[in-house]
Amino acid sequence: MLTVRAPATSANLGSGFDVFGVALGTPADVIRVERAPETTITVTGAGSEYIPEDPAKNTVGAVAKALDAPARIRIDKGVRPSSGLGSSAASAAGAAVALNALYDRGRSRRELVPVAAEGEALVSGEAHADNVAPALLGGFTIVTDDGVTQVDAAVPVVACLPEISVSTRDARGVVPDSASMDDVVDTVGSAATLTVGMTRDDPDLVGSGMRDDIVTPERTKLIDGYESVREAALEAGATGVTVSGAGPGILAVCRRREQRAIASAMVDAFDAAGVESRAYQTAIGEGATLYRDGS
Ligand SMILES: Nc1ncnc2c1ncn2[C@@H]1O[C@H](COP(=O)(O)OP(=O)(O)OP(=O)(O)O)[C@@H](O)[C@H]1O
Ligand SMILES: N[C@@H](CCO)C(=O)O
Repeated sequence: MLTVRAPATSANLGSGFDVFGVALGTPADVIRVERAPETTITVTGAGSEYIPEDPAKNTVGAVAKALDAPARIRIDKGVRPSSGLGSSAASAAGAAVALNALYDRGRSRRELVPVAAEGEALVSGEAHADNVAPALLGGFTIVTDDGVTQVDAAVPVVACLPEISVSTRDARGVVPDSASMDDVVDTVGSAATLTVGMTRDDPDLVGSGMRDDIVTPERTKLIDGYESVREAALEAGATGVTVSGAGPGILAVCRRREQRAIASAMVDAFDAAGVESRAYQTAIGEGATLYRDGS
């Protein structure tokens, strides 16, 4: 049996829609695999009641098929589905690493990115890789048609998850078809600033580079309490706040010393808006970790 811990991820970071992603220290899915004649899946943990065990409908089933690696797969969900923290991608990336090792397929982590993205295609209709890339490679990733660029980064963040669901499919439905040149210029400036910030582990540059006036404003309308939570986080010291992935999770970038205050401020602001929530005080971290038997 092989076990993989596959991290939550946060895609977009505002200015990098469908391009940027980061791996988070917590939460994470744990995937266990054993060789079997046919793929079977069991799911336990956070939100497991909403996740199909049919291999034709689960992201790990798509990965097993793509690697021609049938297995008994057990998923213990730490990343709640439809949260904006790359739940479907965590399982897909974890299964890709585990099954690649189980069947000695010899694929590199980079080569596993399109394999894990097959799982994303199953649930959202598109094989976007901005969650699976950081889940596999760790740190900060930039996904384009030409491939993936990765840098290690260790910036503190708070990821606040409200007890509401927004499916990626629905959140993609509100993405505008076009943007003004002014907004495009502003977003390019933000994205460039954020990228430099990641290479320097600089929360100020990363936070100020998260601004996006094209996609994010449409998505915040799907999240009850978003504006008050954002303001509360900024007042408590966050250097930048945006929607995590397709939402409803909200990501705040910060310095370590303000992290705890920001987490409480975000949970309190959601509470005042009548929404229960949970905040993870974590940091940009490592990609999926493989544990062999007994290790
Ligand atoms: N192994 C899996 N883990 C989680 N969700 C899964 C899995 N397999 C299938 N799904 C389905 O995928 C959907 C959740 O994926 P979705 O992309 O909407 O959320 P997310 O991965 O948390 O968000 P985001 O990509 O915005 O960070 C749910 O409908 C869920 O049933
Ligand atoms: N880039 C994707 C991430 C969600 O899976 C989106 O925002 O729709």
